[in-house]
Amino acid sequence: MTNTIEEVANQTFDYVIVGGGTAGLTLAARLTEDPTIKVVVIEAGPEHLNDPAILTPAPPGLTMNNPKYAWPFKTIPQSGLGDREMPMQRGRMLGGSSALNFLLWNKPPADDIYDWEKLGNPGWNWERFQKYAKRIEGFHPSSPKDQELCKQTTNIASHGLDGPVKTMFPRWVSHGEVPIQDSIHAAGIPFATDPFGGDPVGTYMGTGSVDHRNVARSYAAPAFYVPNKGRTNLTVLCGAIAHRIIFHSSVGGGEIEASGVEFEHDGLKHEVCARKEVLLCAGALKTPQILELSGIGNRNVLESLGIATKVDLPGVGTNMQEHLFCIVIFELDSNAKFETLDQLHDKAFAAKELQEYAHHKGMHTTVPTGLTFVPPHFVTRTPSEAAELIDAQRAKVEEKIRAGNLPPGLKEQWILQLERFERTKSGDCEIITFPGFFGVGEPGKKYLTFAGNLNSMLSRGSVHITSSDPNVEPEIDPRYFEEHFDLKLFAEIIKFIRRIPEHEPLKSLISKEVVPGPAVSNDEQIQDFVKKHCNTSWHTVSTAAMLPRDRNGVVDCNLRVYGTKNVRIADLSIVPLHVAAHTQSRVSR
Ligand SMILES: Cc1cc2nc3c(=O)[nH]c(=O)nc-3n(C[C@H](O)[C@H](O)[C@H](O)COP(=O)(O)OP(=O)(O)OC[C@H]3O[C@@H](n4cnc5c(N)ncnc54)[C@H](O)[C@@H]3O)c2cc1C
Repeated sequence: MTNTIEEVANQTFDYVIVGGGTAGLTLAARLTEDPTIKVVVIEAGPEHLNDPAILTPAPPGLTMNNPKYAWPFKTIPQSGLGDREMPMQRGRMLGGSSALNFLLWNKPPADDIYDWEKLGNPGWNWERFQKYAKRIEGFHPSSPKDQELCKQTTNIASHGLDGPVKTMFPRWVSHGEVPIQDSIHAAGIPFATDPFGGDPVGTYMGTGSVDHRNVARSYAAPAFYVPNKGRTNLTVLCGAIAHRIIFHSSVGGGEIEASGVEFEHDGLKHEVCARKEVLLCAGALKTPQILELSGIGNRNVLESLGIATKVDLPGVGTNMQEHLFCIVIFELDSNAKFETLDQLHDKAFAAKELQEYAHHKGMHTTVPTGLTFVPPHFVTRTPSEAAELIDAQRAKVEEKIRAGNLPPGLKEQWILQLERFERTKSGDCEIITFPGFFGVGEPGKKYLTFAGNLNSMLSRGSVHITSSDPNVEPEIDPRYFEEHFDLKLFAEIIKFIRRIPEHEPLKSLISKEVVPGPAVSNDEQIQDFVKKHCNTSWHTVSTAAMLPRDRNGVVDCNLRVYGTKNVRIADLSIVPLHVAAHTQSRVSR
């Protein structure tokens, strides 16, 4: 049981953490290792501990459209998507998005993390990232038989073995995954050698955040809260929505000092006091809202809403970066005898599988496992096509730099991104395989889904408040495909995926492509398909970026919000430049 309002309202703690999600609970566990430090976490959502809907790994995504578990955010209409609004669910419970994500656990290329250091953040390099990522991971290798059968090989030295977030290769793997990987290899992609050691380039079998002891989701609540809830210096309040940071009057040097947080609980307003610091961990879509409601942000945004500016920080809510995915689905031929998740649509089969799960076996234990990360020259028909695409974009970027109207900080990021596209060890183009129809296919048929992912987009979006009322959600505007290069590269990933079944062993196992299907053939049609059907990967970052202040930075390299003495941010808002990996393992410091 978490704590009561009486234990929090008007009480004083050393650190007040806003948001009991992936980052917030990690931080709370770390800070309270010192028994002299008193920490409170205020989380908007409920506890939901021991809930089978959260704990059962597969099929993924069942809780994300349910307001009992998720913030039902959506973007404003996106002109780059034909005015489509993109749903942007996020976890709203103890554990945050780690409680409803797709459980995929992987790591970025080392060079992507070195880019953070190059952007002006000394010490934010791969070695440090890997040290902390290993510290939180408790990897359990599979048996030698499974390693051989399912190609579940990995460099054990690149994993953490004793950390609280348990990871493992999926216990149930469709026998379709190995032929898929072999065909991807036959299409010219190498096998990745050390994907958890900073070199994910190639194709490999990935791991999930699943606890091998009960084959249940391992996420921030059981990993960081449950084992530490007996600590008398840790207080956690659920159902508490932070409105704004409260500040003392100015101190020397013009920096403002936080004294606590105003929040709402059961419809009533309260305050909690911070002796040392306020730590924002509300996620990349909500942290900017709390800053702006507190008077920290772009003066024009704040003053138009009648909010007095305490720190004029134009970077707040800008530089938003995303990952997108778009799916291609193939129908399997009747000679493909392996099982797929499509069979779970059959009620009798699903009931049998639930019984299997009670014994920690079967389809419900699985997570997406087939992963491929490559730079653009692997997905275009020839390397020179990629080079032409990148050169043309470089010329556009140079022209924009000359014109001198880019937002501060973007030039340096784009230059690094263009270098990334040409690196041999980058993972800007990703393919995830899913043994079944992602959605619902025709009854009795079996499918394979390939999700193409774009991991390094040049377009930048924003998230800003439009009201001084904390209960009005901020306006989310990712500005997808504002940079047309993103769409063109995405279309190349889709074209590559469509060519995979030209290669054995898949060639003999697939009967036809059903999504997008033969009517979508030329480049224009493929781009149009992507615009209509792409989806967020829910990996938003960088809305309060760790960058120099004159480059639209919001926090310094100690994560302290500029202009404040004692407000820090520790969620994914601070990522200065997106990386080619799913985001949960990055919330590790
Ligand atoms: C549907 C989905 C699928 C995903 N799949 C994967 C995957 O397979 N692999 C992977 O690596 N990553 C995945 N991700 C991404 C990953 O889970 C997130 O990037 C990561 O968990 C974010 O951590 P965070 O701490 O920044 O935010 P969160 O974990 O979202 O935590 C933010 C917390 O703050 C709380 N909060 C917000 N506002 C307030 C407020 N005003 N007052 C109090 N509390 C507040 C929220 O309720 C939440 O608990 C997925 C995400 C989603 C949504």
